[in-house]
Amino acid sequence: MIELEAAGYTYRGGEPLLREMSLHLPPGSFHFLTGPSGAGKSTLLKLCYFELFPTEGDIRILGRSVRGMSRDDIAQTRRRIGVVHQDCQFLDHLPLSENVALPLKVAGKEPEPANLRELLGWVGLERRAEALPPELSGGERQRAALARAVVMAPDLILADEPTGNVDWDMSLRLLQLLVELNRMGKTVLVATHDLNLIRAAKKQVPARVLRIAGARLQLAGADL
Ligand SMILES: Nc1ncnc2c1ncn2[C@@H]1O[C@H](COP(=O)(O)OP(=O)(O)OP(=O)(O)O)[C@@H](O)[C@H]1O
Repeated sequence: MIELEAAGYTYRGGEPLLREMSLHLPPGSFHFLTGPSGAGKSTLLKLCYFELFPTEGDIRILGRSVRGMSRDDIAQTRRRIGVVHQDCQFLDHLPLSENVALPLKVAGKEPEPANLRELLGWVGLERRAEALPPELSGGERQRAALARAVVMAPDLILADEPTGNVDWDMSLRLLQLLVELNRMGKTVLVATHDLNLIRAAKKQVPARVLRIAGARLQLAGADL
């Protein structure tokens, strides 16, 4: 699903941030990505959804090398990836239901109202469909961001600190949704600082933990 082949990334004018990262995330797997603040977790996720391109090595996503892909290829592949952004990135003037349906509209598809209602029900937001993003709580925003990430039925879900601004009960609720998606066969990669979240997940799914340290990617030990 995601293969890194000695991939690296350096922001323009900076020191190398990510170096010689090799990794294979098989379809249907659940991985966490952890590491200190500023280690490059968000950057690595951005490489996995074509927001950025590796400055060294190669990345293959859904079987396609990011090198030499046309804009159309990127757009097609991107539709099979659901992203939960760290800051949710909603359009504040549109109600929640329209924000969640936005990826469909962008792809030229008309959202099916019953499907949209079912999706909002799945994240427990059926009664908030008409609310504007600034009216939502942190936990509601995170659940809405997850609903929007899966509205296109992606094969791969990338979540950047999806429990960043919520309490522990809400973190567990969000984790439950990610676990359900994984049990449906989706490949899941979650960047998080929260080691308790990782421990809670490991009781439910055979999640593996990747850690960025000193610009390199390591597989964390079973103790985590
Ligand atoms: N567009 C950019 N241009 C230059 N440097 C950047 C850019 N985006 C991020 N960086 C730098 O790259 C480093 C890694 O940032 P990144 O957001 O990937 O880390 P992170 O591990 O996700 O951090 P956090 O846990 O705090 O979210 C940081 O030093 C950051 O300042």
